[in-house]
Amino acid sequence: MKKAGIKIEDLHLSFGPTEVLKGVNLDIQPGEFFAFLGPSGSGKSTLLRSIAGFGPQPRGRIMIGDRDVVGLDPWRRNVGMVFQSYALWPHMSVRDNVAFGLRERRLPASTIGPKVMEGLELVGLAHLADRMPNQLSGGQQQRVALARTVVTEPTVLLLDEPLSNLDASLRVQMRRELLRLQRKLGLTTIFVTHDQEEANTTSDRMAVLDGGVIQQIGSPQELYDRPANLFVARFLGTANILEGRVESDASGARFRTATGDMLALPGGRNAAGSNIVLRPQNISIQREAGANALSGKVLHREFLGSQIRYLVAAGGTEIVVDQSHSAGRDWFETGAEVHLQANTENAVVL
Ligand SMILES: Nc1ncnc2c1ncn2[C@@H]1O[C@H](COP(=O)(O)OP(=O)(O)OP(=O)(O)O)[C@@H](O)[C@H]1O
Repeated sequence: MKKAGIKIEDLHLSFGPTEVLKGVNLDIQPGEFFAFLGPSGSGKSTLLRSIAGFGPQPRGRIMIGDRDVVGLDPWRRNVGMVFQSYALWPHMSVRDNVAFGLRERRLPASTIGPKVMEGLELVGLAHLADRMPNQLSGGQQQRVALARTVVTEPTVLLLDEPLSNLDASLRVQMRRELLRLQRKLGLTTIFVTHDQEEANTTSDRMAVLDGGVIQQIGSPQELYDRPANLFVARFLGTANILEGRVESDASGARFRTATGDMLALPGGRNAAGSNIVLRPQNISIQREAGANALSGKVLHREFLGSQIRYLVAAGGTEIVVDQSHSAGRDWFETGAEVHLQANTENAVVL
């Protein structure tokens, strides 16, 4: 199958007077699994649909391979799109649903038959070719929708929240299948989701959107470990954000919190900013005071099985701390005076 990269340059799109995409730039590599992640209304679907050729015409460039597709009709772009609602034809069998796009392209019947079976085999549904859509589970319907799209041999695959109609355990199974299929076909894929776990577990890289603006692009780990701003820090995982200021001198750099606690910033001499981001796993909770620790009081405690999650009032805010659980380990009661030892090795100052 042909692979194409996607390059987007300074893309603006408005619905009437409302600008929804405000200068998007993006470079997606051929064969990459790329996610658009962001809250509801951030512009993810609008951006995806503009690549497919749906919706108002944007300003800017959308290159698929070496072709600028802005202004081209959707069917001339050679993209395959799978929607949240599977949009299968209810009166057609699975086989006919998958054949639909090929018949529209006027391929000979002798080519269509084998291609349809190949597509159904790819998604593990060859044995259900003669079923009607209403005789399939949600996951099976979504697989048919995928097969129907990939048999048309698109150069890019666009997925708009394709798993959100499925229940939680099926979603996990389907996202693995989706990734396996994508790797097998090597298809450049964009996956729109508002679920960070879905984006983290599937994508090579992702773009986090807010307010029609890309906030950051990178691998899931890069975005989690090195968020570029407070929005990304908060949106990916749990972030404890303390306010204060960086102080540095010959002996090194420290972060002084609003409540006067001091946290060492190893290698942070040039850090600038008035917030420090600490992930829950980089804080440990203890009874004794110590260096690099914040004093606080336990507000709340939740038993999560492998971990105990504490909410602690400290450093002028409420801090989430995860303590790994093992039988017989000491618990801190609500109301207990505690100290939070911060591992600031990987802390991010923003
Ligand atoms: N047809 C339309 N007419 C007017 N405004 C629209 C239209 N479609 C989308 N919008 C607006 O554009 C903005 C972005 O919408 P979009 O659907 O792209 O967001 P999203 O990030 O995909 O959200 P969700 O996760 O809820 O689908 C929203 O403010 C939305 O109200």
